[in-house]
Parts: sequence; structure tokens; C-alpha cells
Amino acid sequence: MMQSKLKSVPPKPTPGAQTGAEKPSVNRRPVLQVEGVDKVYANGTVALKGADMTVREGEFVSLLGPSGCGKSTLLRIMAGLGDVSAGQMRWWEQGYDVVGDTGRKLAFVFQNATLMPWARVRKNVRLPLDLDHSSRPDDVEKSIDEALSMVGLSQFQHAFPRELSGGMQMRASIARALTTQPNLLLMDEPFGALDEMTRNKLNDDVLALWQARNWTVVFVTHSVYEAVYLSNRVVVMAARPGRIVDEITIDQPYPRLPDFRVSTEFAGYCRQVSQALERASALGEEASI
Ligand SMILES: Nc1ncnc2c1ncn2[C@@H]1O[C@H](COP(=O)(O)OP(=O)(O)OP(=O)(O)O)[C@@H](O)[C@H]1O
Repeated sequence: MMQSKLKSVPPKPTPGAQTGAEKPSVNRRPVLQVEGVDKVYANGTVALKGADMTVREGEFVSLLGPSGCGKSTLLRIMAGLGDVSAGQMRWWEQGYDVVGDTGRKLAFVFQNATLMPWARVRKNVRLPLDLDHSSRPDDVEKSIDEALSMVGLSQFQHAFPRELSGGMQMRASIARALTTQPNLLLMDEPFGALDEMTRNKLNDDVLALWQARNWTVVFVTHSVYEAVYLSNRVVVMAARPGRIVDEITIDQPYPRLPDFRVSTEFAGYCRQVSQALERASALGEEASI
């Protein structure tokens, strides 16, 4: 397997940029507003009940909870990929149909890299732009070059997915999301299938990109450690019905370098989030008795 890494991005944001690292989040503009959202699937499963949350510009928010508590359902609704059964979802304080007109963009990174196996990395990465048709050919090539460079895959652009390690396939998947130059990045457990070392490295790289690009990120994970390491806030969900039951602010400065993982502050937040997760899991089990 070939090895590579995301391009090293200076952790300092550009002058004037407001990132989750710097500005109290309450002062920032809402990017996502989930207001009393229920989601009932056609088979009667109540995947979400009364979900309420706001994600503000530049925040890094994780969704954490036991299997089946509706994390992916909520993320898909945030992506405009599914209707709500009740309540409403707003993007940049507007309806989904208006978002395109404002020039703001969201991108979704799935749990699996979902690359086309018969296509080389470059062709996989250009897929959103080919589907979009609105960019000029020169701009398309420039966006692809930039995205590949950002994730450190420029020299592997002519490789097929099977020639890449799992971590590199996820990098290609992230590059594909970046070609549209999103303001909002929705990531559904992107590193769950990777070994711990690769996951830690990708966590660092995504954080560096987040700070440098001034993204807003919502990140689904099963890992308490990953959630604490990455996030400004961890939103904890319970199952049956899927709902938001807790929220923990990780009040630690960025950049969060690997030393943070072995600090007492990190251990304290992990304990706090683990306890919240245990309470949430117990709520789901009570409901199923
Ligand atoms: N298309 C669907 N049709 C019917 N039920 C569904 C559908 N998608 C999800 N569900 C159900 O909705 C509930 C929430 O599922 P969801 O995948 O959102 O949870 P999750 O927290 O992301 O789970 P996991 O952590 O295991 O990925 C589960 O009971 C699941 O079985």
C-alpha cells in the first residue's frame, strides 16, 4: 500500500477569519438550525423525535451516541438528503432551495470512501464538478489540483483506488468533497474503519484544514476520544426514539496538537463525555424493555 498524508496546513487561520478556535460561538451566525425535527421512516421507525440544535459559523460539532440513535439520519437531514416528518431545518437561516443562490455550499463525506473502483483518483475527485456542469473547464482542473494538493494526493492522482491504503482512499473521498469549496462539511464517521494511528493522523489533518479554511463541520463518530479531540461541542444522542440528550462544550484552545491526547484536561473531558454516553445508552435500553 502506498502511504501519503494531507498537506501540512499552517494551523493559524488567515487574518480576519473567524474560526471555532477563536471566537465565542454564541456570537456567530447560525449555519444549521434544527428546529423540533421528527423523522419517522416509512416502516414506522421513529429515528428522530424533537431534535433541536444550532451549529454556528466556524464550529466543529460532533454527534455521538449508541448505534441506531439517529446520528446518520440527523446528518442526512442536515445535508438536505431527507425530508423531515415534523419541524424544520434551516441552512444559513434560509430554506434549502435558497442556499444555492447564496453561493454557500455544503459537502458530505460518507463512512466509506465510496470511490468508483474503475476510475483513477483524479476522475473520482472530479465527480461533483462533472455532475455540476456549472464550472469552466479551467476552473475544474484548478479545483481538482487544489483539492488533491490539500489532502496530499497529487502524486497519486493517476492511481486506482485499489492501489491506495484505506487512509489514502478516505483522503481521496475528502478531496472529492473539497472540490466544491464547501463552507459546511458534514462527515459521517469518516475514519471509523481505519487503524488508530491513521485515524489520529487524519484527525490532525482535518483539524488543520478546518482552521485554515474556516469551515463549519458536523462530524458523526462512535469514538469518545475522537469527539473530544476534534470538537468545540459534543452533542450526545439516545435511541428509541432517537433524540438529543446532552451537550458538552470542550473548552480547550486550538490548535490541538497530539500532546492534548495525553493531557489531564483531555482525560477529564473523555470521562465527562463517556458518562454522558453511558446515561444516553441506558435511556435507550430502558425504552426497549
Ligand atoms: N431508510 C431507513 N428505513 C427505515 N429505518 C431506517 C432507515 N434508515 C435508518 N433507519 C432506522 O432509523 C434508526 C436510526 O438510524 P441511523 O442510521 O440514523 O442511526 P445511527 O445512530 O447513525 O446508527 P449507527 O451508529 O449504527 O450508524 C435505526 O433504528 C435504523 O434502523
